[in-house]
Amino acid sequence: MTTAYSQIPADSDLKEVQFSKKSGISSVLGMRKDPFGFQRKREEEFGRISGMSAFGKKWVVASGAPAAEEVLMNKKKAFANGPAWSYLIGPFFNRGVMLLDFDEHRSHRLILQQGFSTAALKSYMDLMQPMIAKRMQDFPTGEVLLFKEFKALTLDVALEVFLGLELPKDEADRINKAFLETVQAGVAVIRKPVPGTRWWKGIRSRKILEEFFYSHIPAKRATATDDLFSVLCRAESEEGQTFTDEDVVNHLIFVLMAAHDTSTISMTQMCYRMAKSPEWLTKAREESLALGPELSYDDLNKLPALDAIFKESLRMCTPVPAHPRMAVEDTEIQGFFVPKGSMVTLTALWNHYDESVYSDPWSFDPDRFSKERAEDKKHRMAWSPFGGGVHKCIGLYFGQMEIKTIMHHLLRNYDWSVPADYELPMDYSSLPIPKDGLPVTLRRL
Ligand code: HEM
Repeated sequence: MTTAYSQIPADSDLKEVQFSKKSGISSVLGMRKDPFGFQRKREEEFGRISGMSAFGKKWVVASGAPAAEEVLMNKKKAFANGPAWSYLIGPFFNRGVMLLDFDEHRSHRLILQQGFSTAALKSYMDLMQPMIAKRMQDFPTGEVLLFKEFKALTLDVALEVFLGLELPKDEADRINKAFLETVQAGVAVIRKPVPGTRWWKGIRSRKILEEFFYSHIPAKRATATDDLFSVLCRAESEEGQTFTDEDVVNHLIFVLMAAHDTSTISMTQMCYRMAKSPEWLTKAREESLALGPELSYDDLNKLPALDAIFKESLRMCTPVPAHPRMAVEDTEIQGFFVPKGSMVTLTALWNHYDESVYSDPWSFDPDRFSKERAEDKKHRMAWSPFGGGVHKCIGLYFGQMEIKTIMHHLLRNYDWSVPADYELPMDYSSLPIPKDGLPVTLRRL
């Protein structure tokens, strides 16, 4: 059952978006259960640009690489991040760079960029390499929930590389807890601060994080160190702009969140795919063994099999499955009229299964990224796990550096497997995570 999403202006030759009359709850439950089947059915019924209710709002759902390009490149400046992302995660990640728009976003991003320059990345690599090497030596063996282990490891890396603080255990636990509660709040079902709920805990924890970061700012401003916290206290754009204390705190909290689950999900997917296709695990291990234990920044591009596994794993399960925006003026997507005020979302997860782009998209085939086949180059947005346009992930090189360093140590020192008939059960209620934590049998080599 459909209805028109909105009235088209009389003088317009744009097409009308068809809007599904399904209730928001039934759409959200359908998406969570099977996002692929849900979107396929919608496209068969309404086409690639369609309307639906979800999370208490009406949304224009735009699927396919051309629509993604139009919205993300945003040539007419018709789409804004802030009002859309704030609706979902605003109270917890207030004034993070992804929630800013246009000139304000540009000026903040230029300063933030100083924390992600090649020189900065190299110094993070120096901080992270020995720490990861040591932690991987003590990695548990036997029946291991990989997702859980990766989460703990990446959180420790974040504390060291982003914050550069040596905290007593109690304090580290308190901050870890506050951070996890802040992250979890974004996907709360009850979206009001009812005591005891995720939303309420998220707001309480955001306050704890703010107080914690503010208390360390004077010391961070006084002495330069290599961590992101210190870099942001000193960062200056070419135009001479710097961050206030408030900016530093807002950006740090956002970056911690943006880096954490995305990297953990990527590594979990890579390990799962390698366990299911052990020939790729062997190829990646041979590369890592050839390089020696310590991975340098320049070694990162000497791991072609691992790189292809990374790309294919992120194609098959992209950690950020949708990109929400709001239309800030009457506009269009692929010739469909989209009125001012519309919430819009791109179907990033589904776009990576487009049969007109990828051959046999449901099979794990890292060779599709080879120079000869280059399926991902068929369209600018054919492979877009990091988004595109001005909000493209600022941490994409940092993320790959951390993920490849951890994988390098895992491959050199351990083997892992899953039963032949095992299929990873996924929870798609927010970012896609494994319902069972990915249990593997891990043994030391
Ligand atoms: C494999 C890991 C990662 C994936 C798949 C990923 C994905 C994304 C995506 C899709 C966006 C854009 C969202 C949108 O336009 O609506 C984004 C933005 C962002 N990411 Fe990542 N990310 C990853 C790792 C990281 C890491 C490690 C960091 C920081 C160290 C980071 C920091 C950010 C920031 C700050 C933004 C906002 C940029 C802006 O709005 O200008 N990400 N990420």
